Amino acid sequence: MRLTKMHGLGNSYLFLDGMAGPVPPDEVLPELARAVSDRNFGIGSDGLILVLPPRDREAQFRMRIFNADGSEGEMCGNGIRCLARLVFDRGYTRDTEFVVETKAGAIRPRLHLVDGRVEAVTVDMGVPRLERGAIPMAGPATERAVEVPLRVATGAGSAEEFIVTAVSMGNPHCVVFVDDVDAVDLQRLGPAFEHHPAFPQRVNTHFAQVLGPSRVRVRVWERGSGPTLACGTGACAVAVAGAVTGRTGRQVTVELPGGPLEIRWEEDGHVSMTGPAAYVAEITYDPH
Ligand SMILES: N[C@@H](CCC[C@H](N)C(=O)O)C(=O)O
Repeated sequence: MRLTKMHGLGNSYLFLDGMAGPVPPDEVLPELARAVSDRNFGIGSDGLILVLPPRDREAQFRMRIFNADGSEGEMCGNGIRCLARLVFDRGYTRDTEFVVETKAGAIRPRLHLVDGRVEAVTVDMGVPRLERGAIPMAGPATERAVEVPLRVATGAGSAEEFIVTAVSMGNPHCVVFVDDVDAVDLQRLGPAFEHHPAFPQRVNTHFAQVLGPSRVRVRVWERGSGPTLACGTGACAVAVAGAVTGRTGRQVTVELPGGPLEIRWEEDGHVSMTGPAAYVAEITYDPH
């Protein structure tokens, strides 16, 4: 099986090209994702992404993303930038703007070319929804405070209360603003948030330290993949949470461990994300 390893700011995925030929059946995909993502017994990645022909007539491509634990996510911001570069480089489109069908709806990447090479990708990530944990709020995100207290079991019978903002970018995110992001015990808190009963679909969690009205530092615990160097949908969720709580403006550089993403919450309610997409390797996966 041919796989392409790519990353967006160190958030790495193995891409299976379903434009070039058939892909394995649905029932084997979770196990395939777990196997290839394994950093010791597999290739090593944060998950597996399938590049597929669209089902929807409006779209040119379809993306499916599986986390490292085999669970399927609705969307992947870093992954879709990589997918956009890959389909262009393989000649599946000559357009620099196109529509990708995802489980979070139609997503629109736009390529930035320099001398014919994809240098960066801006993605219209759609309209966020503010939520209160398991209880979605009606209507699109609005400019009002949506911070809610959340009691989180932090081990050995103890619990701590955090003030959180839950944002859906098609996939679920929980944003926690902190004074010092380096002081956060991600290994302990990440799983406690991910499996909190307030989030029956589990959740991606982002600890965010505001450095200024247009700069935020973030550490990420991803649903199904654990700590990652960056999360594109998460960076959008952080920017939305920053803006609705009055901590930031609507244009924010989100500094992740793997590097920065530029996020803008447009006046029309859509969130745009700009960042890089890089190749790592072409791989023949042949376990035996
Ligand atoms: N890394 C991604 C998000 C991948 C899916 C996520 N773990 C989920 O289950 O929702 C990104 O860049 O957005």
